[in-house]
Amino acid sequence: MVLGPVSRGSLVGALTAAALHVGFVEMRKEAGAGVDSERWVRRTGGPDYRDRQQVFGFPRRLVRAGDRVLMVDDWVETGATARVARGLVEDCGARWIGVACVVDGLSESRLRHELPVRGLLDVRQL
Ligand SMILES: O=P(O)(O)OC[C@H]1O[C@H](OP(=O)(O)OP(=O)(O)O)[C@H](O)[C@@H]1O
Ligand SMILES: Nc1ncnc2[nH]cnc12
Repeated sequence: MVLGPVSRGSLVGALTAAALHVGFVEMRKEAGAGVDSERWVRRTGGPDYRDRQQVFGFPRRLVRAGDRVLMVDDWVETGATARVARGLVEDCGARWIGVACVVDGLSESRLRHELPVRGLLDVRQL
């Protein structure tokens, strides 16, 4: 399945999931107490490229043990969003594949291998 962080990741992630005929889960920000009774998995990420430490999460039932999860986003910079996504996926007992993004703007190149990240464009090409 594809996991897309709000808000631009929701757009490119949903399109990617539709093209691959796989499921899509949106990873929300400020994932505090919801209005419904659903159980959520939550983690605090960051600091990200704007020095924010935000709470991310999604409803627990959407990602099951054994699912293979690819994060799709428009841009990766510090990797903070990707790291928190990986933690949430692992909290669910699912398998983290990595990140597919449009722009690879990683500030630390070792993360390209560690996360791992595959980008369509390198930020230096823009
Ligand atoms: O690698 P990082 O430092 O974590 O940065 C990458 C994240 O930041 C941007 O989202 P942003 O938080 O700006 O949200 P938006 O899509 O709602 O504008 C981008 O779309 C990624 O999700
Ligand atoms: N979407 C984006 N645009 C510009 N810089 C960014 N850094 C991280 N995400 C970005």
